[in-house]
Formats: sequence, structure tokens, C-alpha cells
Amino acid sequence: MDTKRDMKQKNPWHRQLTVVIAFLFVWGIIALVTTAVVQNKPLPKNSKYGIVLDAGSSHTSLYIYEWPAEKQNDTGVVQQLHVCHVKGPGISSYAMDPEGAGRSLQDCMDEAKRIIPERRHEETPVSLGATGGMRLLKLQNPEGSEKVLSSVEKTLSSSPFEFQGARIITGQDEGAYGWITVNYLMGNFKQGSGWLNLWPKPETTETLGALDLGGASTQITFVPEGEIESLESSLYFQLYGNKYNVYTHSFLCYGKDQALKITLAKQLQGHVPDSLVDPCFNPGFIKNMSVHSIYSSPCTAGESYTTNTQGRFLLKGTGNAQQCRENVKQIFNLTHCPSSSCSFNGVYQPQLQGNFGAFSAYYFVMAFLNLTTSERPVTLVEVKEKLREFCSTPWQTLKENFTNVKEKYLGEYCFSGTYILTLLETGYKFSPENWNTIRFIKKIGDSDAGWTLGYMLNLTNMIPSEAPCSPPLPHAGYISLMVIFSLLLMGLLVTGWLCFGKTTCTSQKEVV
Ligand SMILES: O=P(O)(O)OP(=O)(O)OP(=O)(O)OC[C@H]1O[C@@H](n2cnc3c(O)ncnc32)[C@H](O)[C@@H]1O
Ligand SMILES: [Ca+2]
Repeated sequence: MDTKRDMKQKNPWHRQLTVVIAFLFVWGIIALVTTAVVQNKPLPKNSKYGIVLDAGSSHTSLYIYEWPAEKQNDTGVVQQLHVCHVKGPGISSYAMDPEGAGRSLQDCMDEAKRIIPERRHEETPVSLGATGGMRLLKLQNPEGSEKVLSSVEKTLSSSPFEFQGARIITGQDEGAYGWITVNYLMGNFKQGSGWLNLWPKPETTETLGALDLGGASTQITFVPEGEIESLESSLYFQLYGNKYNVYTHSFLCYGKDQALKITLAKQLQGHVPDSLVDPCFNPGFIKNMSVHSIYSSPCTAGESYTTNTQGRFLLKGTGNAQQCRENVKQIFNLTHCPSSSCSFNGVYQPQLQGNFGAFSAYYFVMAFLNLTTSERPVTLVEVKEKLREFCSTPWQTLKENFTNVKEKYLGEYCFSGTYILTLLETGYKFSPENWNTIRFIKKIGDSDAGWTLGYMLNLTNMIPSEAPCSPPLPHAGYISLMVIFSLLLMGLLVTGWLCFGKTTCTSQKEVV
């Protein structure tokens, strides 16, 4: 044994070789780690931007979206960077002063100019989509609606951004883009990226239905289980290689402001008294209303009426949720259905399917009533109980308790909550069993739920029909695996050499 050790110690080659290998080993590790770190160092942010203006019936909002320039077609990369709420009413209110519509957008456009880096201005698309309010104005006053559109077009096209049009979007588009937005933000279109690509894709990917409640119109959009019977309510999408048959319907006049007008008109039944007792407003609530404000809308235009001399009446609340529901139910015609199943007014609707995200006024109202934030979903019974309690609260008490809430909103929450409940239950056929499939949402991540993001993704061709080809491994995973395998190989090499080297040395000594 001692002789062997002596021989080894005396062999100068052995020590030199060990030093060289140890040096190479350490150098190899340093090189690999440096490569991995340098390769994965975050690149300087190179963003692109897009602007969409949501010209709703009650207000206009300007949304700025941002995404990394190099990841244009990936899913889930576009994010809302900023929202600017235009002061004043929706553009459809400017029929008598069309120039005012364009002017009203200027402040938000200036804000966008400050937020988006100047070097990106020219290539940033800007577009405006008008919804229910402008659809109604077009029915009532086509010339006025054209003038309003020209006016906003003038403001947008005089900005440094790339103007892509100001138009009234159809109810079908509004529903479809809302559905695309929520599912894009939820990552439901995501392909199995990286390793998951190695496994076959599931036949259908679960998507979230979209429920949007505006002031003038409301939309329901979801992927039903079977065939869609009506062509006009059916949309076909191929997104990221997945196929979707989507049902959508938009009810003009069933946004919450127009629905209130129809409900009031139903109670008035053509005879306008000096005062109207209404269960949908809190006890003690009194409002002086103009008859014209109710009957001037195309949604109530079919109704003939006689009025008192002042053309005004007093709306007096009694705060009875049960009676309010009975009144609201009257605006849903359930008597005829030409298809196998219907929602209301003879409109085809397939059986409800999957989970739903309810946004816009659904969220504003349900959040105020504390019916959204809960670890567990609120049941339909609890919603009804809450409405009973809220509607019966005296108006004076409400005003004292909610000094920071707009009085217009506060006064209407009893009606609005009851309307939402009735629309969902009587209209769309949600029941106690599937009520928990509805989530009232405002945002997904940092982006608002609404139709604008889907609209921009479509306009800028940012959703490919086929999944973009991607390597089986993400870049960081590739580098990490390379490092691990290289270390393993080196380890094996060194171990092998040590064992092999020892034997060789031993045998050499024996020969000697
Ligand atoms: O989609 P359309 O029908 O064109 O209308 P819109 O886009 O203007 O509709 P919104 O979703 O912005 O708002 C729907 C309604 O909710 C009202 N609203 C907005 N914020 C609210 C809040 O905090 N509480 C109660 N109601 C609110 C608003 O006045 C409208 O009557
Ligand atoms: Ca809207």
C-alpha cells in the first residue's frame, strides 16, 4: 500500500493532469453560468401601443394598450396601460351640437400623446367604436349620427396617431369582442406552450361566457354545447388553432337606462298622471321627471300617450323589491318562441353552458350592493334578500350613509339591481342551480373586461388563426437544461477519468 502511494506521489504527470482537469472544470462551470445569465438578462423594453375609444351611450373611455414588440402574436401579451374617462355624456348626446362630440375627446387624446412615447406615435393605431347610444341615434336621426361620427373622426384623424376609423359597431361585434377580450385575458386561448406541445391538444378548450350590460344595450355571448340553430346569432372563430362556435345576441333597448324608460312607460300606460308611485325606488325618493325624457327614446317610441299640461310628473318611491320585480318582468315578452328554446322577446338562445363573466353595469351595481366580493359565490336567495333589504331602506338613510356616491346612481340601485336579477333569471334563464356560474368582474389582471381589447386585437390582426410555431422548450428552460446536462457530463467525465486514471496508474506501477 505504502509503495503504491509513494509511486503516485512521485508521478509528476498525475498531479499536473489533475490540476489541468480541475482548472478546465471550474472554467467550464463559470463559462456555462455566465452564458446562462447573459442570455437571460432582461432585454430593454421595446413596446408597441394601440388606442381604442369606447363610445358608449352614457360615456366615452379611451383605452391605451401596450405589448412587447417582439411578441405580437403570442396570446395574453397585450395589456391595458391606461384608461382616460372623457368628461361629459356619451357622443350620442351631441346630436344637437355635433362639433362638441369631437371636442369632448381632446383632453383624453392629449393624455394619450403624453403617455405613449413620441417615437411610437405615428405607428400607434387609434380607432373609435360606438355602441348602443349611437345605434339608437342612427335609428332616430341618421343625419345627426353621421355628423357626430364626422366630428369625432376629425378630432382623431388630426392626432399624430394612425387613425383607423370611427364607426358604429354592431351588437353582434360588441358581444363577440367582449367574449374575445375576457378569454384572451384569462389565457383560455393559450396553446400548450413548450413541453405541453408534445402532448395532443384537447378537442375543446373551456371558454368563459361574456355578459355585458350597458346603458342602451346588453349582450350575452357563450359557447353552447350543441348546434346553434340561428345563423344570425352564430359566430365561428378559429383562434390559435382552436375552433369555436359562439352564440351571441345583443338586445338593443335592454341596457339599464333604456330598460328603466321602458319599465316606466309600461306603468304609465299612455296616461301621464301628476305623480307615479314606483316600487323600484326607495321609500321617500321623489324625482321630478319630464315625460319627454321617457317617450323620446326609440325604445318607447311605439307607445302613444297623453300627458298633463306641464309634461312632467313626480316619481315617488315605495321601495318594494318584490313588486319592482313584477313590474320589471313585464318588459320581457315570454309568450312566443319560434325556436327550440328562447331567452325573451322570441329570441333564440341555446341552453346556458359553462361559466360566465358579467361586467360593465353588472359589476358596478352588484359591487355596490356587496354581491361580488366573497370567498364563496353569493346565492340567488341571498341576492333577492339583499335587494329586499336595500330597496326598503329609506332614501334619506341611503343619502346619509353614502355621501360619496353619485345621487343619480344611488337613487337607481334598487331598480338596477332588480333589473339585473330579472334579466339574468327571467330573461336568460339562470336558475338557483347555475347562478354560481356567474362571476361579476371589472378587471382581469390589470385590464378592464369589455369589448375594446378584442376589437383592437382583431383590427390589428393580433390573433392568428393558427398557433404560432414555437420550439418545444422555452428559451430559459433550454439554457437551464444545457447547463445541468453539461455539468452532469463533466461530472461523469471526471469520475470516469479518476477511476480509469487510477487503474492506469496502478497498472503502470505494476509494470514498472
Ligand atoms: O354599452 P352602451 O349601452 O353603449 O352603454 P355604456 O357603455 O355607456 O354603458 P356602461 O357600461 O359604461 O354603463 C352602463 C350603465 O351603468 C351606469 N354606471 C356607470 N358607473 C356606474 C356606477 O358606479 N354605479 C352605477 N351605475 C353606473 C352608466 O351610467 C350606464 O347607465
Ligand atoms: Ca358599453
